[in-house]
Amino acid sequence: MKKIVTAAIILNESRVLIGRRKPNQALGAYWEFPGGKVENGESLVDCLKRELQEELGVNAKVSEDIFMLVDHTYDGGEIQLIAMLADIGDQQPVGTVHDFLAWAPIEELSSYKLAPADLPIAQKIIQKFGQ
Ligand SMILES: Nc1nc2c([nH]c(=O)n2[C@H]2C[C@H](O)[C@@H](COP(=O)(O)OP(=O)(O)OP(=O)(O)O)O2)c(=O)[nH]1
Repeated sequence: MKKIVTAAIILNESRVLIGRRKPNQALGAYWEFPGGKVENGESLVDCLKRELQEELGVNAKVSEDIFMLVDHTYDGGEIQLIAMLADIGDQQPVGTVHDFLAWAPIEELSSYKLAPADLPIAQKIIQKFGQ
């Protein structure tokens, strides 16, 4: 069954927050946007707020609007990745699941090894928020 996955676009001036998946995981050492799988009965916004609390220790405001929806098939199965803007104000994220967090300059987003499903999202971020 297709997994529904939420992903947060957290901007700070001209940077965007990304996390590196641990090398021993599926898609190991790929960078991604913080987020994760929707649980039974959960709304997209509630899912992303929960994931950001769990993964970064922040209380985020998540936009109701979908920034971009990407259907992608990996060897392990199909996902529908749903990216939404999120605002964490001046809270400092502290990573609990990624081995690194980075505030990537938007212009340099393409130089990170991003999870394949994230590539169209990164392109849209660069178009919309890049210089
Ligand atoms: N959180 C997040 N996941 C992403 C992104 N891009 C992308 O392909 N994914 C994939 C990786 C995982 O297969 C899935 C998210 O699952 P998860 O983060 O909740 O948990 P997981 O790695 O344990 O997933 P899994 O092994 O059960 O598939 O979506 C992204 O930008 N953010």
